[in-house]
Amino acid sequence: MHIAFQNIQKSFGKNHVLKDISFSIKEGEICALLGENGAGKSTLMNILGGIHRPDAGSIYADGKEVRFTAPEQSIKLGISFIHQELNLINDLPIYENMFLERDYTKGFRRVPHQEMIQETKAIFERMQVDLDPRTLVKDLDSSYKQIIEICRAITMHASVIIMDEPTTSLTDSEIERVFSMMRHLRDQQVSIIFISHKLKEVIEVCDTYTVLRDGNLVSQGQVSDVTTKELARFMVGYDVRTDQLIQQRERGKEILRADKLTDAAAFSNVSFSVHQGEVVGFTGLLGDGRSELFQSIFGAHDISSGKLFLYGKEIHIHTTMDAIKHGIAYLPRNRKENAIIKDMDILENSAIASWKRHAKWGVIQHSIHKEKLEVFQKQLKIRMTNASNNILNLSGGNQQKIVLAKWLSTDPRILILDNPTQGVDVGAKEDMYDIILRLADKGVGIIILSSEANEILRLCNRTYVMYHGRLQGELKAEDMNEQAIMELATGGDAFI
Ligand SMILES: Nc1ncnc2c1ncn2[C@@H]1O[C@H](COP(=O)(O)OP(=O)(O)OP(=O)(O)O)[C@@H](O)[C@H]1O
Repeated sequence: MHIAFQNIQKSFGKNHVLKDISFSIKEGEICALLGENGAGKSTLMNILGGIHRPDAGSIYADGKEVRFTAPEQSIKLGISFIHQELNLINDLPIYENMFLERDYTKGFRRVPHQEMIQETKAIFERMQVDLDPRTLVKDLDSSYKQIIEICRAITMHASVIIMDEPTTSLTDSEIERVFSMMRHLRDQQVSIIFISHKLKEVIEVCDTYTVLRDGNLVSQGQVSDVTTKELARFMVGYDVRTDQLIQQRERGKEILRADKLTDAAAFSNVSFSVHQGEVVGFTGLLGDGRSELFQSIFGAHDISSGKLFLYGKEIHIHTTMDAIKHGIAYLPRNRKENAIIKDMDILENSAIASWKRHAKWGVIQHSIHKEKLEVFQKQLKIRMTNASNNILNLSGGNQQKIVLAKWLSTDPRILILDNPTQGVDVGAKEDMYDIILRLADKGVGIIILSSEANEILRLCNRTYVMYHGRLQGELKAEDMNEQAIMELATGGDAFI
């Protein structure tokens, strides 16, 4: 389907988000929609998806003007939206989630479970997804959830698919699988709008690009004519650095040491240490157990055996509050489910982890938290109008920055960052890296969990590579490269 936007405008209160946007996507084209956090990409796509209505301007589908007043109308026309924040029902099995937006009842309202299971199996086979359709969604890792959303869009035979950062929590092999699906869909004349901050991926899979900045369309063209560096400049308006950031510091005292940590299901026999001023990576492929390991260290789950030491003294963490008291902060990987509190405003979300710390006579000191948020807003360039607005009014990348602010305001001794730059634009990523390095300078021990090799290679003094819940190897900065990491991550000869 050929989609054209003409002179689209949209404001939220005084926030003029889309100023006058006109561009089109051809049938069978993969178009990258790019821009800084808060540039208006999701808002524009929410208009196409029937979630928001434009204040002015029109949308044309195959030359005919369409005006959506509800998402169902957009879906009915063949537009499928895979949101940044996944929309699956955790308590339903995969196969029922696959049919959520369709009327799957048959005569006498019979629900054809077996047929749904078979259809789900068939699409999984095509996509090489190794999952039982009867598995409950709540038992899946977030990257599998993302894959299910993509499979769902495919089963709906959409002619336009909007993918809002579909690869944020996927590993390289899964990303490749998604890309080959996208190419396959393109061959079948499906149009795809691909929103991403990962510019290498844009170059790899997209045909055209459109860049928004401050609500205006600032650049568009063929991807084959540009480099990632140029795209980054179009997005933020200046050249974004790409150099190595590793800083050699004197290794301080050991802060955290894990000795043979084991949890029957997710990880076993994991021993490691982190010293003051170190930036230590943990990487691997899906199912490597790194998130589960650090969730357990942070007190979200019990550890069945092994010991944990803080400054040489054994500690016992049973709850996340215990972990916070010990100066451990953990930014989790799945923002929507584990990091933001949707019923709270921006200020509350940024402060909740340090409420207790600053409370006087048990009363929350909002003024202190407000001041802190103002500092972080400047440092992290958080785009927001009012701290008392609901967190969901922020763009995805800006929500992520609030989550980081929340943990920074606890003044941690150990800062664990799980996929910290998910949804964060190229410029803001560098701001985050600067903050991480400054904290390391001050003696904080930083642990970065990431499947982005480039993030590990640019930032970490050393990295541990995990494979099926075990530490497969440790690489020092001078030995780190993508190949060495990949070898260990796929089960290559262990050394630790
Ligand atoms: N429902 C809403 N109510 C009020 N403001 C909103 C709402 N949705 C978005 N905004 C504002 O609109 C602006 C654009 O947000 P949008 O989500 O479109 O950005 P984006 O380009 O998708 O960013 P990101 O890369 O971070 O996802 C932001 O300033 C955001 O705060």
